[in-house]
Formats: sequence, C-alpha cells, structure tokens
Amino acid sequence: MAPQSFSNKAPANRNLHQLGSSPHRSLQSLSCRHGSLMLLHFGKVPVLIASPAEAAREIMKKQDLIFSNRPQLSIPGRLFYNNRDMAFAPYGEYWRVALGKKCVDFLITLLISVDFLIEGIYKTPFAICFFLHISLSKPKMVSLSHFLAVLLSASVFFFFLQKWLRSNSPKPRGRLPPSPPRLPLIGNLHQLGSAPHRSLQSLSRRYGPLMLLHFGKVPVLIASSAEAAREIMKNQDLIFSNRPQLSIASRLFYNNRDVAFAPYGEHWRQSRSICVLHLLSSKRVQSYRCVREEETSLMVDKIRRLGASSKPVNLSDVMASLTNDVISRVALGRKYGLGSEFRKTFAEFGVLLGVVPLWEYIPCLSWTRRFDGLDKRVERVAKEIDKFLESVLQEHRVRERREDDGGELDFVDILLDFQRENASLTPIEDDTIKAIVLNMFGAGTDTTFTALEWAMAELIRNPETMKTLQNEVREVAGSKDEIYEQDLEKMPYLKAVMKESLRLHSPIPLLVPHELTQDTRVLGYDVASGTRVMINVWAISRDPSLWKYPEEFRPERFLGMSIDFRGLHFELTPFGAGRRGCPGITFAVAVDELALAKLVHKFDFRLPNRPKMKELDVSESSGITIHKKFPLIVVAAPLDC
Ligand code: HEM
Repeated sequence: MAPQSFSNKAPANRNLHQLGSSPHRSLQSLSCRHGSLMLLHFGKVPVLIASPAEAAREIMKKQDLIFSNRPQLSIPGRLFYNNRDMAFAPYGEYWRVALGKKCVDFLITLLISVDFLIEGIYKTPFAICFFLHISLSKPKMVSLSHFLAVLLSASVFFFFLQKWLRSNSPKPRGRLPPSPPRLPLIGNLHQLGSAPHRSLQSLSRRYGPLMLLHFGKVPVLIASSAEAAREIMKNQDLIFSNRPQLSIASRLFYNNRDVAFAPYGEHWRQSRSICVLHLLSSKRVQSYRCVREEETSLMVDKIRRLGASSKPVNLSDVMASLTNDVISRVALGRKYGLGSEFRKTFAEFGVLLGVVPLWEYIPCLSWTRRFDGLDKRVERVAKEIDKFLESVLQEHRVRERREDDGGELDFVDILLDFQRENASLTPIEDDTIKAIVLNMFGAGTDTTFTALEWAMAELIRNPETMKTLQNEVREVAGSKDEIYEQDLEKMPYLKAVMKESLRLHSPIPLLVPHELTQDTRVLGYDVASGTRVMINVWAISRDPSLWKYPEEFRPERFLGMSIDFRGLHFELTPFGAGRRGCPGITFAVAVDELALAKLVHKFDFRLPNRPKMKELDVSESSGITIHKKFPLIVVAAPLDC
C-alpha cells in the first residue's frame, strides 16, 4: 500500500506552498488530515513524511541501512567541499571512512581553527564567526570556554611548531612555481574536494599552468597545460619517470613487483618490456581478435535478452561485464563472472587502490593506523587475491598446452613460458608474474569500460551524432549481419567519436602520479627532486586556448585533424605519454571500437520515461578512474525488430 499523497492546485511546486514558514507545524496539521505517513512532492522531488514514533523506528532502526543516504543538495555540497563532510556526505565508502576517522576529522577542524587564529584572528571577523559557528553548532561536544581554552593552547603549540618546522625545513631555492595559500599540517589537501581534477583546474586558472601544492608534507607539482605536459612527459621524461611509493599499492602488488606502481629502475624496465613486447604488442593484441568478436556478440545477445519487450537495460553493467570477460579470458584463460569470489575481492581491491591514508601525507598521524582498520583490510584482500592467483598459476602449470590444440596463449601462459626460458639469465619470480597479471586487470578493466561507457553516454545525449555514426556503421556493414574488426578501418567517424569521448572524459584525469628524481627547471620554475607530479590531462583537453567549444561533444573536430591520443600530441594524452605512458592503448581501443560499432549497428537507443536525450545525467563518480556516477539505463530497440 502506498503512503497517502494528495494533489492540489499548484502543479509546478505541488506541495511546496503548503509548507509555510514553520514546516514542522504545517506538516503536523497535514498529517492529522491525511495520515501519519504521507508522500508529498516538493516540486519534482517525492518526499516521505513520517510523523508517528512507529514510523520513525522503522526508518531509523529497522530499515536504517537503506534510509541512510543523504539527498545531494547543491549549497551544502559546495560549502562542504563537495560533501566531504560527515553530515551531508552520501552514504557509502567515503562516509564510512570519514566516520571511522572521527577523531582525525576533529583534529583537522582544530587545525583549521588554529590556522585562522595564527593567520588573522585580529585581522578578520571571519575567524570569530568560525569559532562561534563551531561552538554553537556543537554545544554538546564542547563548551565555548572549554573550546577556546583548547584552541588557545593548541594555537600557541602550533605557532611554535610551525616556527620550528620552518626553521628546520630546507630554504626554498630559486623561483618556485606559484602556490595557493596552505594550512598548517594539511597543506592544500582541503582544496581538493571530491573531484580533484575540477578543483585543480579552477586553481590553475588563478595560479597558472604550473603550481606547487602541498598534500600534507608532500610537495606536489600540478601541470595543467600542454606545454607543461610536454616538458614532463617528453623533454624531461627520464627524470620524471619515477612513481611515489604508496603503501597500499605496494602491499597489493607484491612490494611493487608490478609495472604501474614500480619505482623507475631495473625491475620496472624488465616488467615493462615483458608487457610491451610479449603481452600487449600489436601482434599479440591482434591474436585475441576472436575473443573480442565472440564477447561483443555475446554482449549484443545479452542486451536483446534483457531488453525484450522494451524493458530498460542497465547498459553500464553489460559493458562492464564485457571488458571484464575479455580481460579475464585474455589474462587468465577463462571468465570469472561478476558474481564470482574473485570479482568480489577484486572490487574491494579496486576500492583500496584508490585510498591514500591520511598519514601518508601527514606522517605525525601514523598512530591512526592502529585504529582505522585499513591495514587489516589490505592484508586480507592481498591474501585472498594471492590465494586466487596462486591457484591460477598451478592450474596453468598442470594443464595441457593450449597452443597444441590451436588455442591462444593467455598472459599467464606467456609469463610462465618466459619464466622457464629465462630461468638462468633474468629469472622472474612467481610474485612478479602475479603482480603483472593483477596489473593488467587493475589497469585494463575499469579504464576500458569507463571509456566505452562515456562514449555511449555522449552518443545518447547527442542524437544527431548518434545518427551520423549509425549511418556510417550501417553503410559499412551493408547486408552483413555482423561487424568484423577489419570493417573498423572504414569508419573514420567512429574513430573520431572515440577520440572526442576520451578528450571530454579522460578515464584517469590526473594520470598515475609521477615523481621527480633530480632538481630541475620547468617553464622557468625550479622544482626539487622528490616532488610528486600530477598532470591534469582532463583540464588540458578542455583548455579553451587549444580547443574550440571545449565543453561540447563534437567528433567532427577530429575529421581531417592529425591530433591523436597515442602520446605524441600533448593537447590530448588520456593514456599519458613517454616512458610511463599506457602500454595497453591498442588493446583498449580494439575492444571499445568494436563494442561501440556493434552497439550502434544493432540497436536504436532511447531513455526510459524521458523524451529528451539531453536530460541524461552525466555527473561523475569520484576515485582514480572517473565513471558516470549513475549507470546508463536505456531502452535498446533491436534494429531487426
Ligand atoms: C581506455 C583504457 C585505458 C586508459 C584510459 C588507460 C590510461 C592509462 C594511464 C593514464 C596510465 C598512466 C600514465 C602515466 O602515468 O603517465 C596508464 C598506465 C598503464 N596502463 Fe593503461 N589505460 C587503459 C587501458 C589499459 C589496458 C587495457 C591495459 C592492459 C591490459 C593497461 C595497462 C597499463 C599499464 C601496465 C600501465 C602502467 C605503465 C607504467 O607505469 O609503466 N591500460 N594507463
């Protein structure tokens, strides 16, 4: 039975006019008339109003879990750094971690207050307002006098601490890149928000294409122009090719025995050349063509099945399964579906890879490790993944050779062969094999899926572009029922769509962080050895000085234009460039282009219950890889029906 709702004479705001200036009173009198559980509409937003204790118990106790999300409100969202607070954060991983670190949050609040104290309590009334706000909004947590006493003693402490730290830290040499003002201890961390690529883009508009920020104690160079990117990934590539040592990645990848997170050096050179020459060479990628053709055909069948009788289909799920299945088959020799134990553990692995514990930036908080439970979680996931990979290695060692029956070698086969053949020269250990295979999964699955998801989302939002692409694909296919890989060469518009989508939506907008290994000069600024480096390729590929109509999806711009994403043109580097550039470009593009061609060949798409395609929500998720925040749900009408 649905809760009681009622219509009224103001369809635009529905029930909004009934709230008055004391909504609690108005709602009380409405509930006397219409019942204790009511469904109202504030404009377009359905709102459940619960008035009796019984309903409150149901919502806040019995069904607490599913009622714990917060609606996303634009003003608190903006004021609380894209909901990075506790009160307005949506229910999920971030909120849980934030709550777990309650005491750390309190400390940060304290530090921010102390900063106001030191930097300008006598200069600006803002600091006073801030104290009043804290003490009034949390009266139970601390009384005003108590709070001020703590602040005062803390401020004296931090004032001397700051003086001491400044006197002990090396004096900056030369001309440093511009830096936004920072807070003690946390530096510029509070300026990152939940979409760092966007926050850094707006900071770079104020401070320039090369900025020096501080994440806690860690100096971070942010590059936001094509010129700066070229300097880092081409002209001075050698000294910018190290990776910072991140504790979680290091544990999960067998002490950095992988490629992506390995420090620049002999081990990285060996693993990378195995990847480039043996796993991801053009010839090898070509050899997996039948896997791609089979899996994309299965994807089409699946959409037909799920979308029968015009039922909406979760296209994001279907595309995620596709990339997962292709990489499972190519890397491990068979599929491990989304419901399997491996996939579940691997999903947690992905979440953990995106976490940087606060103490890595602020070493004096390393005591929080004992309480936040992160180390245990990482340990558990590392062990489960290792157990799984160990069993895959054993399975491969005992089974019949695949090439004898004409089957393709998978990555594990190739790596085991390499291990046997090079046992005396450059031996590779089992842990290195496991780390590389895991890297292929980690670096390849989510990114390839994300690129495909954004391309489909943009096509659905832009029906004209979709029509042009469908015409091209359907013309090349002619009377054939299937699209094959050789057909893709005759589809320049499809390739332009892929480029334009990667321009607007770089799946990894800040690349993987680099680290500088010797003092240098970039665009006239001095940068010290050990500085971490982030390149905001997302901002560069929307730079209005490089791109006309940078915010619009216009694949036509790439027709007859030589700019490509393979690392030669620094206006567009979604895969990075130079020594650390992505070695999986050919692999990823082969899967995405074929999938895209088959999707638009076989189906016409529309949004369920929404006539206007432009209304498709294109909000972004947060994390290292930026997905669509909400899955792509569509009605897919098969062409042959
Ligand atoms: C659309 C899909 C993909 C995108 C957007 C992408 C993007 C990237 C980016 C931005 C980097 C870091 C570059 C840097 O730090 O400068 C990277 C590195 C890497 N990618 Fe990809 N990637 C994709 C697909 C793949 C695939 C399919 C594989 C393998 C199967 C792969 C394997 C790797 C590896 C091993 C690295 C580390 C390279 C190193 O540190 O030497 N990627 N990728």
